[in-house]
Formats: sequence, C-alpha cells, structure tokens
Amino acid sequence: MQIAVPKEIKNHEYRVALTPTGARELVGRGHRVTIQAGAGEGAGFHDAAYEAAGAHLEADVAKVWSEAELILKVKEPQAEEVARLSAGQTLFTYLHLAAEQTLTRGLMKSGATCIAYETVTDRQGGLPLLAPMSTVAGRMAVQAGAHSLEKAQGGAGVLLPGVPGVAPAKVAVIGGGVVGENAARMALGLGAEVTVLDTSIPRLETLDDRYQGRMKTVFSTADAIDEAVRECDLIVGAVLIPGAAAPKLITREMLAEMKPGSVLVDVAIDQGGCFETSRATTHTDPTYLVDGIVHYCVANMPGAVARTSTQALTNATMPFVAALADKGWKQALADDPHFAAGLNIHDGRVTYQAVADAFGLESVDPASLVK
Ligand SMILES: NC(=O)C1=CN([C@@H]2O[C@H](COP(=O)(O)OP(=O)(O)OC[C@H]3O[C@@H](n4cnc5c(N)ncnc54)[C@H](O)[C@@H]3O)[C@@H](O)[C@H]2O)C=CC1
Ligand SMILES: CC(=O)C(=O)O
Ligand SMILES: [Mg+2]
Repeated sequence: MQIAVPKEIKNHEYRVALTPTGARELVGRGHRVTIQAGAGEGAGFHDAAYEAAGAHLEADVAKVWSEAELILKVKEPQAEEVARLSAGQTLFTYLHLAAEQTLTRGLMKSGATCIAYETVTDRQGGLPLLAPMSTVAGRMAVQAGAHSLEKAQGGAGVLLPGVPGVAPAKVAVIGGGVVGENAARMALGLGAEVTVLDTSIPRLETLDDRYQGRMKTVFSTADAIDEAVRECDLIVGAVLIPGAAAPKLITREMLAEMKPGSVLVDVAIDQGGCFETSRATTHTDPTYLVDGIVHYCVANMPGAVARTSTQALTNATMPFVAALADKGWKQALADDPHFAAGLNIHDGRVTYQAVADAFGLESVDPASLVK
C-alpha cells in the first residue's frame, strides 16, 4: 500500500505520525512509505533516518497527499489539508469532530474514510490511542497551571507547594480519567492540596486506593464544582464523554466566585472545552483572562514535547497502522470491533453516533459498512 506522512501544520505542532522505526516496519511488510521532507525534524527524527529505513522523501506536499492510499497524521486536518483529501483515501489521525462542524462537513464532502485515534477502544473500556497523549497533557497541565499562577502571566502570585509556614495551593481536577489522574499525580508531587471530581464511583475508588487517600476524591455534582470554584487556586478540566462535545461545567457567572488570579486549564478543549469561557489557544499565545481568571486552553499540548509525545503516540498507533496497511481499512476494521469504533466518517456519511448527534446528522453503524 502507498502510505504518506505529511508534515504537521497546526501552530507549534512538532509531532510526526510515524518514526523511522515505524517506517522500517512498514517497508519490511512490503509497503511504500512517503515522508514529507522535514516532517520528523521537530521531533528529532531526521530525513536521513527515514531514508535509511527505506522510506521515500518527498518535498512537494501536493504529491505527498495525492499519491497516498493511507495518510497518517497527528492533528485534525487543517482547512488546506481537508482540501487535499479525496474519495478512496483513508485518513488515520486525531479528529475531535464533535467540536468542529466545519471540519466534519469538510471531511464528509471529501468522500474519504476517516478513522479517529481518540475513539478507538480496548477490551478494558479504555481509549488506547488517546491515553498516551492524555498522559502527556495531564502531566503538562500542572506545569502550565503553576506557570499561569505567576504574576507575570496574570495569576494570583501563588506557588503551588507553598513554603514552610504558608499553606500549599488548592488544586481541583474535574474528570479523574487519564488526564485527570496524571494532573493530580503531578500536583501531589509538587505538594499541592489535590481534589479529584468524577461522576464514576469505580474510578474514584481506583484513585483512592492507588493514592491511599493522599488526594481527596469527590463525586462530581454541581454543588461539588461550586465548592471547588470558590476554594481552588487551579482547576484542571479533564472530563470526557468519548467522541462527544464536552459538557460545560463552569459557567461565566461562576468565575465571579473564584479568587482573582486563579487559573483554569481546560485540557478538554479539543472536545470543545468544559468551561463556558474556554476558547482554543495556541502554544504561541496560550493564555487569556476572563473576569480576572487566567484561562489556558491549548488544544495540542503534547505537541510542545514532541519527542516524548511522538514516541508514546506511535508506540500505541503502530499495530493499528500495520493492520490498515496490510489488510486495508475494511478488513482491518471488520477483524476488530474496537478498531471499528474509530471510524468517524466514510464516503460522505458520519459513522460515529456522538458526532452525528452534535450536528443533528444521520449516523451509519460502522458494522454495517465493514461486513
Ligand atoms: N488539550 C490537549 O492537548 C489534549 C486533550 N486531551 C483531552 O482531554 C480530555 C480527557 O481525556 P482522558 O483523560 O483521556 O479521558 P478519560 O476517558 O480517561 O477520562 C475522562 C473522565 O471524565 C469523567 N467525567 C465525565 N463526565 C464528568 C463530569 N460531568 N464530571 C466529572 N467527571 C466526568 C469520566 O468518568 C472519566 O473518568 C479529552 O477531551 C481528551 O481529548 C487529551 C490529550 C491532549
Ligand atoms: C489528543 C490531542 O488532541 C493531542 O494529542 O493533540
Ligand atoms: Mg481542534
């Protein structure tokens, strides 16, 4: 199969969808791999390493896209990338469609088969292709939050761990999944007072057991969120309803209850964000103030630590990439219902219920397409 890996073009996105190790694996299986020249540079994977792995380098981006049967990316396609996609091609990448109607319509119009990393499932009920980047983003959320609490960033001037004689900061993490656990763990490590809110009792049990009560676990209700808003210096938004737009859990009105200079880090921004006042920002200009509250809403946080993130992401995606390349999308998805859960769009139709619901569209059951 002809496989292409374009250079990512989102703001400060340095990840690449395939490492030289992955390229070697695919070439060894008899596939032709084209890497856009420079695609791996930002992650420390140089053109020469891809060439040594047997991949073909192509400087012309139009050719990279037009000659491919399977396109591997990291971030959701930007407008100029959607325009390059055509019927008969398969795209495998993060899509986050429920937050992006224009992108959804554009991909439908392309006629391509679009498989999203973030909705592929596993036997344990997890999201194996989201989890590695959620681990990265969760860990980064506390670094970003701590920095944002500094005066120069508009923050209250609070040091997360405090000092002897001055109490540590209070951190709340809303959503105790992969992002939430990693954020809470980092905040604990820095000496903050940490509370995790989740609507899943089994998840709260796991966290309580794993951290032996060192982080408080609270069932997530409107009252519990009100309390966190009044008390905390830093709140991390980490909720997810797979494939769906994030619920808005903190409204603009509630910001008035927060201490001035408190910080909201909305990691769920890629699914539209879980705070009413969140809007996606970039690594170039990551924060803004609303009513004296600092908002950090970068939708591609792991892109900033591209070396670590690329390795973690491709470790997880590689078996799925190999299946797509060896068998074609139809057979690969037919053989694995967890992989089939990744299909979001095929031939102009939405194949993921939560995405269809977000925009009032009809959804087609992916199982009916791959039989
Ligand atoms: N901004 C970025 O760069 C990145 C963003 N993300 C995003 O972070 C979000 C979280 O991802 P994961 O942690 O992997 O998901 P996850 O599925 O592991 O965890 C989500 C948690 O939210 C909980 N939840 C759902 N509704 C809730 C509510 N109303 N109150 C409290 N908890 C609630 C669920 O029970 C679950 O435990 C996703 O939107 C993901 O796409 C992930 C990686 C990078
Ligand atoms: C999951 C996601 O949005 C990212 O890694 O950028
Ligand atoms: Mg986006």
